[in-house]
Amino acid sequence: MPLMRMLNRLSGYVHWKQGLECLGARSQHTAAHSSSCNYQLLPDCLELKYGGLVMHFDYVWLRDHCRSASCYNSKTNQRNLDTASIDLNIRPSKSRVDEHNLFLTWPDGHVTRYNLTWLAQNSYEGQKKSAMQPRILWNADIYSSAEVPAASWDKFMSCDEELKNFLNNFLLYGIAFVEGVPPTLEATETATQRVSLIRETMYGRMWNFTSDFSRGDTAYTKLALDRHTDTSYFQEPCGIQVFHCLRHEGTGGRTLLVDGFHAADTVLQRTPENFELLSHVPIKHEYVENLIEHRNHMIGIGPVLNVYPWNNEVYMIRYNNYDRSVINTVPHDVVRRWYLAHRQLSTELRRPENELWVKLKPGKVLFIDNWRVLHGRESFTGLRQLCGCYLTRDDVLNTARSLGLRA
Ligand SMILES: C[N+](C)(C)CCCC[C@H](N)C(=O)O
Ligand SMILES: O=C(O)CCC(=O)C(=O)O
Ligand SMILES: [Fe+2]
Repeated sequence: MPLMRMLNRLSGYVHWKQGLECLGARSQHTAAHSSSCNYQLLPDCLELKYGGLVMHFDYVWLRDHCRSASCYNSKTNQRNLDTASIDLNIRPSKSRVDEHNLFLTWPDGHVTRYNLTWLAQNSYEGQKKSAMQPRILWNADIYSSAEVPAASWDKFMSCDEELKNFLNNFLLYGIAFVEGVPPTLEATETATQRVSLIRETMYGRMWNFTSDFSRGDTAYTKLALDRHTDTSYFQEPCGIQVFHCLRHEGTGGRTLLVDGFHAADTVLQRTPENFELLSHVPIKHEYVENLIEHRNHMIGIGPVLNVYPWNNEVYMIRYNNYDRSVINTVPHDVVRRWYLAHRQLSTELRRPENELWVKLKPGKVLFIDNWRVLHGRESFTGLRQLCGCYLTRDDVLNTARSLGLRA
């Protein structure tokens, strides 16, 4: 739920006025209130009650976040104030509120005005309650019944609204399709560049691969591939993967998609201690390629689940059992518990109801959030040619934000 809607809803239930009167009577500290808010200067922080939230702000934080013209350049959105020169024992000498703002006067006479809504949105307590990224966690049923429309190539290339809808779906579900794309590498590249910069890797910029074992990896065979995320062996795994099947004359070769965040959420709800292990135990992934043409050695270290510590929201899953390397970063008893946690997550990822199977066809380009949705493939026969690329996550999110989406 968006924060402001949540605040509005909560504020209906709380009788601040009552709370205020007791507060004023008992408090030793400076306390004050206006119709919609009240606050008090506690010894180590300012406590603010506003819009149904009780928030605490450190005094150095408050001084550091002054948005006055001398402290902050609103043309560049950059801080001017030298944070390291703030007295770490600073406290305001005067304070007051009006309907929308809190005003603090600092010992040197400088006045800071804080918009109350801004404070609520930027408080720790507010962040704790709101998701960084609104998402719809899915299994095969949920995704299919949502009937998420694919973008159509012409509109996608010419109309910002179509791009915005496409990105909105991508942000909500972690996958999105563009249909009617000419079945060429060039058109695929054009489509991806509408969204983001391409992230070049040791596989190249745009790749076009088949089962010729031209690289030392199972992807370049006809074998089935179990669900996984790619480039788990990078310190920062690639954010988005794009697939376009240009040709397949044969059988099998369907693509498997699984929402990793849905599986992680089930683990969190049922067995929080397993979620804790998966989000804290550092795991190594490694890519060692020893061909005459290609020699590569990549190592990426990080937990299976990367979470924001303030709200336990998962922002990246790194799951690739093929490329997972030796575990030597934790003692044996933790290893044992980690395997248990890994088993539970794998069980969730493998539930047939969580599997979305699609057959990629020429013309249909698939964008996968490689930090969230796992992919795999069925074994196949015949000639199968897949092209695509990786995208820079920052640039995808940047495009989404520039179109007014929350990302
Ligand atoms: C997509 N492309 C064929 C270029 C690369 C495949 C990389 C495969 C690797 N095992 C991984 O999961 O990262
Ligand atoms: O062949 C496929 O469908 C996908 C193979 C794969 O996992 C990859 O290229 O990353
Ligand atoms: Fe892959």
